[in-house]
Amino acid sequence: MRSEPAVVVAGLVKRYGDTTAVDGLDLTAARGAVTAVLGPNGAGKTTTVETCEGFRTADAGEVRVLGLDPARDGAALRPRIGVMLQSGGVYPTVRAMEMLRHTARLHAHPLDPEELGERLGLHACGRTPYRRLSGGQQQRLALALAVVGRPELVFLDEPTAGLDPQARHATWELIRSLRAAGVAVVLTTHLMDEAEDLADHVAVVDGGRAIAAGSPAELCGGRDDVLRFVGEPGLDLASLNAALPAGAAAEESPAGHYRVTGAGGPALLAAVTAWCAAHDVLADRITTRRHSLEDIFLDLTGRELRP
Ligand SMILES: Nc1ncnc2c1ncn2[C@@H]1O[C@H](COP(=O)(O)OP(=O)(O)OP(=O)(O)O)[C@@H](O)[C@H]1O
Repeated sequence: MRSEPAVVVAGLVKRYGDTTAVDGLDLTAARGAVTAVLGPNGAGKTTTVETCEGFRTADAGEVRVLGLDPARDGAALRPRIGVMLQSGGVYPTVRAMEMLRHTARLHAHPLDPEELGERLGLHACGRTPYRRLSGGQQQRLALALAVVGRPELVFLDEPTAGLDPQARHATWELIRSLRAAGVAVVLTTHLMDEAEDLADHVAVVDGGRAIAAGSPAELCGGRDDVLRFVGEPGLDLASLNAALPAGAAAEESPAGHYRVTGAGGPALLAAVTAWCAAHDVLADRITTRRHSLEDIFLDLTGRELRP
């Protein structure tokens, strides 16, 4: 049915020996939308995506991709989905554009490989064998290979990791144009600004479960304002806190970077700048904004490094 979501994952469990990589995860990705799956290292994102792609089988739970079961209906599904892997999948000696043209020919209604190669800057290295391409060039080729067959759904695992700013922008533009053409895009990323700018829907995964989901605005909304500034490390926070409106609080993390949260908007800003003036503190780079997706992510998943 065209109206059902592109991906529905319900109660997915996947174990590797004693490790439970995915532990009852739920995820929905709509058609014609970009869904970003976020989570700390080892959260279970890649395992979940690989199960949706049909590369892994679930130990429990249900996975439906374009209405099909990827473990059972792989042959029917493969021509309809595009997969960008973090590495590999290309013969080391094949030339970049040859591989793209060849892959295009395997599909019934491919995108024009020349235009796509142009768009992702692959022509300049088009005659270079895969193994001699730089990491970023291999990444761009992997993206081109994932989308050249005009899939209905594309899975992109950290599509912009390690790309230079130009290639990152080209990738974002391509993802936006895929969405405009009605393609469902499911991507994993560690770049919170990428998810905030690009995604219609965000799922935050931690410990093998989805711990939050919604649009970036839904996830970031309904929270207090955040004011940030940079100053000398070790300012007297007790004194600053005493000067703030009721309910507001200041913290320093990392050293010299101050974050003041609380309702109050202009009154909060006035209180902070008045305190700075009274204490001869030159606050640098003052910004006021609502919580960013990164704030929400760190609130949800904690600030400690993952093993
Ligand atoms: N093939 C495997 N064999 C054994 N354990 C694995 C395997 N693949 C993943 N794991 C483990 O499963 C857990 C989830 O890994 P996964 O790669 O799905 O996380 P991730 O969220 O994609 O992480 P990252 O952000 O680092 O890519 C981790 O504890 C990882 O060590």
